[in-house]
Order: sequence, then C-alpha cells, then structure tokens
Amino acid sequence: MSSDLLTTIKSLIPDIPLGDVNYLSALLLVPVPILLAHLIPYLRDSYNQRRIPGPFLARFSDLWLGWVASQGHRSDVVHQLHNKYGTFVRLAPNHVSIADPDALQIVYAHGNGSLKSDFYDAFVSIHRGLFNTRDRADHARKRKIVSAVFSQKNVLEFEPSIRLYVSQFLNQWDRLYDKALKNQSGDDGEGGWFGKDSRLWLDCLPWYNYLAFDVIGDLAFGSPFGMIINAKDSAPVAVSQKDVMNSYGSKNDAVFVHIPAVQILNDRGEFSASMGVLPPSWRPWVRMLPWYRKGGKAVKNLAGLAVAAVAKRFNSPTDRVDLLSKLQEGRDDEGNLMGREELTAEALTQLIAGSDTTSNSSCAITYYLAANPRVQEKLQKELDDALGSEDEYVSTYDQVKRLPYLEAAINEALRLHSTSSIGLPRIAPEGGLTIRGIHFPQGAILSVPSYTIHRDKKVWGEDVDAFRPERWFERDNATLQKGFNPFSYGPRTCVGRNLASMELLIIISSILRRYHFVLADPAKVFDTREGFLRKPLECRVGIKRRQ
Ligand code: HEM
Repeated sequence: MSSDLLTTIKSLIPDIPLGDVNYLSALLLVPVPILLAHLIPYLRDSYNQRRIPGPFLARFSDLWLGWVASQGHRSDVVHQLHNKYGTFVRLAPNHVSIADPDALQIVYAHGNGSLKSDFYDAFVSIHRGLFNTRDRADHARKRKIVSAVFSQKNVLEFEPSIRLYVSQFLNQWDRLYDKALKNQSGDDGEGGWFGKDSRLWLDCLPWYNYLAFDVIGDLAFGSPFGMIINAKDSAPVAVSQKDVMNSYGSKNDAVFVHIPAVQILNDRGEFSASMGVLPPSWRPWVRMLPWYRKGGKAVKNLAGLAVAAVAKRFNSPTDRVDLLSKLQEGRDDEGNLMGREELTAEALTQLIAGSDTTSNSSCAITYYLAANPRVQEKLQKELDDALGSEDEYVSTYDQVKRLPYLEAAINEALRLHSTSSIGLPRIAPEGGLTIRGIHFPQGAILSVPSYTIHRDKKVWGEDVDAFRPERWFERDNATLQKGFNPFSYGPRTCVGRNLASMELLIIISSILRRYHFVLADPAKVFDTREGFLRKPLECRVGIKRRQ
C-alpha cells in the first residue's frame, strides 16, 4: 500500500490517545487490508467474471457461498439465482455456475484437461482416494485400477451379496409387520407403528441406510456391519491403528468401539462441503471451530473402519470375491499392486462414495412412488407381469435389468431428487474454456448444477416438477440423456455406476413387489439437507404386504 494512501486513511481515523499507544486507530486499520484483499481481485478481474451477475457479496468473498453451503440448501438457492439471473451466476469471486446442459460436455468432458478444484481437499481424511485425487496422472493411474474392478463382469459377481442383504432387509420388515399385525395396534417398540388402514407406519430412510452400509461393508471391508440385523446405525471400529495391528495379530488384544457410521457420514458431507468452498488459507482456522473439530474427529474414526478391514485382509488372506479382493489384485500400467496405505484409502472411498449415495437415492425413489399411487400401481403391474408368482421375492438382476417402466421410474426420481445436485467445481485448463461465447481463462472455477439442469424445461418439458416416468418414452432419448447427470460425466464420472444401477434395480423391484406404500403425511414436503449430497431427512410411509 502506498504511504500516501496510508496517511490519508490514518487522517480519517480519530486520534484518541490511550496511554502510549493509539489502540483504537490500530484496531480501525485492521479491516483495511481485508477490504483491499477482496476489492483488488474484483477490480483486476483475472478470470473474466466481473460481468457475470450474482449476489452482491459473492463478487468479493467466498464467505457468501460458505454461508449458503452451511445452511444445507445450496442447490435450491443456486436454482433460484439461475431463475433470476439466467444461465450464468457468479457464486464466488472466482466461481461461475452455468445452467446449460451443453456446458456439461465442455466443463467435464474427457480430453478438455479440466481438473477438480481445491474444494476436494476438504474431503481428504487419511490419504487421497480416487474421489479426492486431483493430480491428473495420479488419478489416471488409480482410475485404471478401480474402473476395472467395477466392470460389468465383476459387478455381476457382487450380485449375491446385494440379494442377501435385500433379503435380510425384507425379513426384518416382514418380522415387524407380522408382529404389528398380531398386536393389531400400538407401538411395535422398534420405531414402527401399526394402525390406520392396517398398515405398518415407519420411517424407511434409516432402513435404506442400514441396507446400503451392510452391502458396501461386505463388499469393501470383507464383512457387513450388521446394521440390518441389529436395526441400528452402529459399526464396530478399532480405536487406533496400533490396536488394529494388535487385534489381528493376537485376537485377545482387540479393542473396538461402536460408531454411528451413517451419522458420521452425514456430518462429514456437510462440514467438508461447506469448508471446501472457503480459501485453503482459511481452513486451518475454521477447523478449530467446535463443529468442524468434532466432524474431523468423527471422520478419523470412520477411517479406522478401513484401516481395520485392510489390516485383517493382509493378516488373514481369503478367497472371497469382493471389492477389496478385486482392489488387491488390481495392477497399474507398470504391473504394480496397490500398497496397504493406498488400498486402505480406496476401501474407505468405496464406503463413503457407495453407501449414502445409494441409500438416499433408494429413499427418494420410494418417496416419489408412495406420493404417486398411479405410478406405483403401474410399476407393480409391470413387476407382477414379468416375475409372475415366484415365491422368491428378491429379484435377480437378470429378471429386472430390462423392465422399461422400472428404469424410467428410477431415472425420474433420480432426476427430481438429484442426490448429487450441486455443481461439481472444475478448474478451466490451459487455454481456458468458452461457453456460449464467454471465454473463461485458465484457472477460472466453473460448475454445472445437476439440480437445475434436471429442471430445464427445454429438455424435460413444461411439467418439470411433476414425477412422471412417461416423459422418458415421450421425448427424444438423446436430448434427455444429454441433460441427465446423476452420475456426472467424463473422466470423473461415477466409477461405481454399474454397481449402483444394479443395486437400485434389485432393491426397488424387490421391495415394491413385496409391499405397497403410502405417505404418512401427503401434505408434508420432502425435507432435505444438503452437504455434498442432497439427503432426505426422513420418509415416513405406511406399508402393506402385497403377497
Ligand atoms: C445412486 C448411487 C450413486 C450416485 C448418485 C453417485 C454419484 C456420483 C457422482 C455424481 C460422482 C462424481 C463426483 C465428483 O466429481 O465430485 C461420483 C463419483 C464417484 N463414485 Fe458414485 N454414485 C453412486 C454410487 C456409487 C457406488 C455404489 C460407488 C462404489 C461402491 C461409487 C463410487 C464412486 C467413486 C469412487 C467416485 C469418484 C470417481 C473419480 O473421481 O474418478 N458411487 N458418484
């Protein structure tokens, strides 16, 4: 700052003597560098964003987006801003949100060279896994190994595990239902309630969480957490790596605590997603705030799950077919296997990326089917016609992989709910990116919000807010696919998509064949809270057995 400017600023501050030092003047000077630090980048406009409209504060500071993210409804807020300002909205001094399906092909495409932004650093707990690896070469190496693990051929080998836990899930619901039917009324003592319309009334969200965690616990960690059987959000974790080594070296030393893994993942998504939008230099300070400190500790505990599972697998090899064994066998181009640290990070990544994504999506699909009886009945008819009166009510993938209405109903719910709804931030590569005639130079942060893209009337029609699977048969499929982004796009697209699709088909078809759903309170909005994912808060339904 020039000395002239400093003198002018000083002259504006009242000179109130406080002993030898003029404390007040010094204090009043503090905001000046902060103001300048925000004003200068705005005036300089290195990323060509000054002309992009958006909230006033977002032009100067990341705090606006940090605040919005911490409130849990980022996608709704950004959507309203797009309705107000149009295709381009400035979300932060260097971050533009672009609500245009064509921009997906530009911002996220293969070969354009854009990388994940430092937003993803806030998601690193022990080591970087596939999801939060930002370096291109590191990512390409990991991706090669992991995508082979998720090939359709491999994923088919995981089907028996999925069917096993869907069967456990339905056995538990049958047990609760029978118990409630016998007692005819009153609290079933396990969170459900039997009554009106001879239905069992329960919140299906925790059950979908138990199911998704048990499936992924089995596949990625070698054994389920036992959440379905225990009807509880509780996973056993060794308290430190030392204890893990001891515990698997000599069984008697095992020291385990039980942690609420679902709750921890929810908290982690929220604090990482709101921390990630702040500048990296602020994060160590923000981490000291009680909420973030608690979240950080919880994530370390969660990492203990992966450490323990991988340690166990190294100490007692097995011929079991699961994600962990496939990851263990995977080799990079040089023929190298993953080391223990890298394997642990990948197992943890599969747990984090493959659990609540599936459970929240299953819950949202159930909600939309319960809220739309016509669609539910049409889907149940398709399932009955295709599967007949088979006693085994857990579907096989083969039975349900080509049922058009089932697929359309799942896609329609994924569109409307948008489990991954925020614009995933990418850095414009060397040479920049040009979108609708606006050039964004190298270094500009760009994102395309799936929630808004999924409500684009040009793609989906005028009734975008209606749950209507029929639209998937009425409109041009290529246009729909271009605007449908539940699993993202390009080199960072969901690597577990084959597994996720198989899980959703088996879960939804099996449960819908067995039970009929109604909403407990049809007038109530489907409440959500968003961290990295858009998560339902609950889904209270009345279930009645169909067969
Ligand atoms: C309905 C369920 C799912 C949805 C909606 C979903 C969605 C997504 C999305 C949108 C991304 C891109 C994230 C980003 O770029 O920031 C992603 C990445 C990823 N997903 Fe999924 N996912 C689902 C299930 C799964 C499952 C079952 C697994 C594995 C068990 C998985 C593993 C991953 C991994 C490892 C990545 C990072 C890929 C990379 O960066 O190369 N996901 N997922």
